[in-house]
Order: sequence, then structure tokens, then C-alpha cells
Amino acid sequence: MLIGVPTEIKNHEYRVGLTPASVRELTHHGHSVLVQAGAGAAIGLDDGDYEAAAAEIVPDAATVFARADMVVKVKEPQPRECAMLRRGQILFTYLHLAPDPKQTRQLLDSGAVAIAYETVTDSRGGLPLLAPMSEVAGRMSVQAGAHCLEKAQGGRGVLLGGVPGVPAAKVVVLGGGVVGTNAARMAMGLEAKVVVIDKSLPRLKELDLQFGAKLQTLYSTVDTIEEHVLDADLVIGAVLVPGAEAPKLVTKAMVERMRRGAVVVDVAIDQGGCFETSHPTTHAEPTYLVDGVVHYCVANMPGAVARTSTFALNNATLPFTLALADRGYRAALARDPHLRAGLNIHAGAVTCKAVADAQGLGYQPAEEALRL
Ligand SMILES: NC(=O)C1=CN([C@@H]2O[C@H](COP(=O)(O)OP(=O)(O)OC[C@H]3O[C@@H](n4cnc5c(N)ncnc54)[C@H](O)[C@@H]3O)[C@@H](O)[C@H]2O)C=CC1
Ligand SMILES: CC(=O)C(=O)O
Ligand SMILES: [Mg+2]
Repeated sequence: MLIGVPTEIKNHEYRVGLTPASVRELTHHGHSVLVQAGAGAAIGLDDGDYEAAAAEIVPDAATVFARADMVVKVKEPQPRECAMLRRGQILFTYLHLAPDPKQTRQLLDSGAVAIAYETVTDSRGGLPLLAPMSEVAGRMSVQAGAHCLEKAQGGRGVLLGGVPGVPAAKVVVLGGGVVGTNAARMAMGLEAKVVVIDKSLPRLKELDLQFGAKLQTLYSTVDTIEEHVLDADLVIGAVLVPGAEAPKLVTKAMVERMRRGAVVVDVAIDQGGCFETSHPTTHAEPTYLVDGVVHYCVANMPGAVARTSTFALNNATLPFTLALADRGYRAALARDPHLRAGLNIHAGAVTCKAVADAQGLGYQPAEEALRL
């Protein structure tokens, strides 16, 4: 198969779909790989490294999209990338379609086969291709939150861990999955007072066993969320209903009553965000204020630590990229129900129920689309 890797074009996005090591693995399996010139340059993965792995360097994205059977990316395709997709071409990347009708329409019109990293599943109920970036974003959320709490950033001027004689900050984490666990771990490491709120009791039990008395775990109700958000210094939004738009757990009225200079980091923004007051921001302009509360809502947080993130992402995606290349998408998706769960759009039909429901579109099960 001919696999193509364009340079990412989202704001301050320096990750790249394939590392030279992944390219080498693919070429070792007999495939050919095109890489856009300079695709990895920002993170020290130079064209020469790709050539050493037997990739062909091509000058522009148009060449990658025109020639490749499968395009492997990181972020959702931007409008001008969607316009280059063609019928039957495989797109393997993050999509986050539920809150994005425009991209959904463009992908439907393209006729491409769009497989989303974030809805691929595993046998333990996890999301193995979302997990590595959730680890990164969860860890970063505390770093970003601590920075936003500084006065010069609009924050309350509070140090997360306090100092002897002055109390630590209160950090509330909404959702105790991969992002939430990593956020809690970092916040506890900085000696903040940390609360995790989740609606899954098994998850709360696991967190309790893992962290013991240092972490307060609470069951998610409107009451609990309101109580703990109102006196928090930092609230991290980390909930997910796979494929679907994020539930709005924190209302505008709650934000109005939060402490002035408190900070919200809405990691769930890529699925629409879990604060009513959230809207996506970029690394260039990451924050804005609502009622004196600093909002950090960057939809591609891992892009800021693009080198770490690229290697972490490739560790997880490579077996699936190889399966798609080795078998072709039909056989690969037929054989593996977990990879099949990643199929969001197939030849003009929405094949992910959560996306169809979020946008009021018709739904065709992947099994029917693939005639399994
Ligand atoms: N902004 C960014 O750059 C990035 C964003 N993300 C996003 O972060 C979000 C979280 O991802 P993961 O931690 O991997 O998901 P996960 O599936 O591991 O965890 C989500 C947790 O939310 C909980 N939850 C669902 N509804 C809830 C509710 N009503 N109240 C309380 N808890 C609830 C679930 O029980 C689960 O434990 C996703 O939207 C993901 O796409 C991930 C990586 C980067
Ligand atoms: C998951 C995601 O949105 C990201 O890594 O940018
Ligand atoms: Mg207030």
C-alpha cells in the first residue's frame, strides 16, 4: 500500500503522523511511504531520517493526498485537507466529529473512509489510540492550570502546593479516566488538595486503591459538582462519553459563582467541552476570561509537547496502521471489531452512532457498510 504523511497545519501543531521508525516498519512490511518535506522538522525528525527509513520525500500536501491510498495524520483534517480527499481513500487520524458538523459534511462528501483514532476500542473497554494523548494532556493540564493561576495570566495568584503555613490550592478533576488520572497524579505531586469526580463507581474504586488517602474521590451529581467547583482554584474538565459530545457538567451560572481568578482547563474541549462557557482556543491564544474565571480550552494540547506526543502516539497507532496497510481496510476492519469501532465515515455514510446522534444524521452500522 502507498501511505502518505502530510505536514500538520492546525495552529501550533508540530506532531507528525508517522515517525521514521514507523516508516521503517511499514517499508519493512513491503509498503511505500510518502512524507511531505519538512513534516517532522519542527521536532527534530528531519527529511534525511525519513529517507533513511526508505520514505519518499514529496514537496507538498497536494502530492501526498493525490497519490496515497491511506493518509496518516494526527489532527482532524482542516477544510483544505478535506477538499483533497477522494472516494475510497483511507484517512487514519483524530477526527472528533461529534461537535463538528462542517468537517463531518466535508468527509461525507469526499467519499473517503475515515477511521478515527479516538473511537478505536480495546478488549478492556479502553480507547487505546486516545489514551497516549490523554496521558499527555492530563499531565499538561496541571502545568497549564498552574501557569494560568499566576496573576499575570489573570489567575488568583495561588501556588498549587502552597508553602508551609499557607494552604495548598484546591484542584477539582471532572472525570477520572486517563486524562483525569494523569491530572490528579500531577496535581498530587505538586502537593495540591485534589478531588476527582466521576460517575463510574468502579473507576472511583480503582482510583481510591491506587492513590489512597491523598486523593478524595466523589460520585458525580449536580450537587457534588456545584459544591466543589465553587470553591476550587483549578477545575480540570476530563469527562468523555466515547464519540459523543461532552456533557455540560458546569453551567454558566456555576461559573458566575466561582472564585474570581479561578482557572478552568477544559481538556474535553475536543468533544465540545464540559463547561457551558468553553469554546476552543489555540496555543497562540490559549485563554480567555468569563466572569473573571480564566478558561484554557486548547483542543490540541499535546501539540505543545509534540516530540513526546509523536512518539507516544506512534507506539499506540503503529499496530493498527500496519493492519490497515497489510490487509487493506476492508479485511482489517472485518477481522478486528476494535479497529472497526474507529470507522466514523464510510463512502458517504456516518458509521459511528454517537456522531450520527450528536448531529441528527442517519446512521449506517459499520458491519452493514462493509457488508459483513
Ligand atoms: N484537548 C486536548 O488536547 C485533548 C483532549 N482529550 C480529551 O479529553 C477527554 C477525556 O479523555 P479520556 O480521559 O481519555 O477519557 P476516558 O474515557 O478515559 O475518561 C472519561 C471519564 O469521564 C467519566 N464521565 C463520563 N461522564 C461523566 C459525568 N457525567 N460525570 C463525571 N464523570 C463522567 C467516565 O466515567 C470516564 O471515567 C476526551 O474528550 C478526550 O478527547 C484527550 C487528549 C488531548
Ligand atoms: C486527542 C487530541 O485531541 C489531541 O491529541 O490533539
Ligand atoms: Mg465568584
